[in-house]
Amino acid sequence: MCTAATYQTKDFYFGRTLDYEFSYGDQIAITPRNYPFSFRHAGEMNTHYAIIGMAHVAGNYPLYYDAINEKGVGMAGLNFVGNAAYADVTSDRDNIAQFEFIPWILSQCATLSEVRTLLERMALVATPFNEQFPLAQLHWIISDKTGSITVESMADGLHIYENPVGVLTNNPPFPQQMFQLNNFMHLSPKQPVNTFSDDLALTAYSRGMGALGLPGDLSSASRFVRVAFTKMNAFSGDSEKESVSQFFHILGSVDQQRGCCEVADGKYEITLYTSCCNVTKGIYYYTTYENHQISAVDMHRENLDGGALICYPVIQGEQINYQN
Ligand SMILES: C[C@H](CCC(=O)NCCS(=O)(=O)O)[C@H]1CC[C@H]2[C@@H]3CC[C@@H]4C[C@H](O)CC[C@]4(C)[C@H]3C[C@H](O)[C@]12C
Repeated sequence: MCTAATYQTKDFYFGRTLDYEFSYGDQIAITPRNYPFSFRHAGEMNTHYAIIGMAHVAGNYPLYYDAINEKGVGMAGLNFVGNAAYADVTSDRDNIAQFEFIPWILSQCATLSEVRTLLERMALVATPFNEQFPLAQLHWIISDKTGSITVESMADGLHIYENPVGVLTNNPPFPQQMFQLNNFMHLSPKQPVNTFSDDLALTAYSRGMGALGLPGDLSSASRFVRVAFTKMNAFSGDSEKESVSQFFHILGSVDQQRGCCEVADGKYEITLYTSCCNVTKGIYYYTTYENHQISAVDMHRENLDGGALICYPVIQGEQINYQN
């Protein structure tokens, strides 16, 4: 499972949790402006916007899971197993292989409105990266400070949905996730009052009862509601530290602890990493399951006019601050 969310304070933030039972081997990868992209069906692109994100780098190619560009657009791929279906190559579209989708959008779109325009003539096609990587079944959230959209390529075509809540998890398809929120419209961060019956002396005997009924389990549908409630009600100061801290707390609401989600005998899905990008400033913050200290890579500390990928390893292992 995975969860993605956006958050706006003074700056715009975008990030995700990546939940799985093993890691593909990830790095924080910066693609500078002159790294040549060679799209399988859409030609060469020798210069473009710079990108930073989490990727598996294979044969010098950044297979991004989530990333942002220098202009303020963020994008993440999340599992959409059983529902994702990719198209065949046709001559009347920009045919973009599923693994090229993040580079295709982030390399040339400065705003969400440019993304919408580009998507009008795009098809996501089933060309695999190589035999080693079977096609991942994904759907995507794409955001800038003005809003978010969800992109789902299914057997009946490419769906582009407005995403007014700015979160995404996994199955079911996005319209069902949004519809389900109707069932929780009575939840509130405020204390409830007794509307059950005037004849009963019911009281709010504990704090936090306004959200009683918010689902607590790890299913994708439950995480969608939980992170939506948390994000929509989240409140923080707008400094960088307060915003980043609050963002990790929002995604902390859907954190997966080892042992609670068994996917095979003795195999557990966990939150491998959590990311928080300051999209405005081009900074990629992250924590991992084994490292709660926030680490960061700032794209603007690199020469973004280069032509070679710049990669940083994911720092693992708890960093404990002993006080004596
Ligand atoms: C496993 C992850 C999703 C985690 C998730 O959502 N778990 C929920 C389970 S559940 O749905 O709730 O049951 C996804 C998210 C992004 C993916 C990579 C995208 C680039 C590339 C695309 C190629 O085609 C295949 C290899 C490739 C490296 C991909 C590997 C893997 O697929 C990644 C890491």
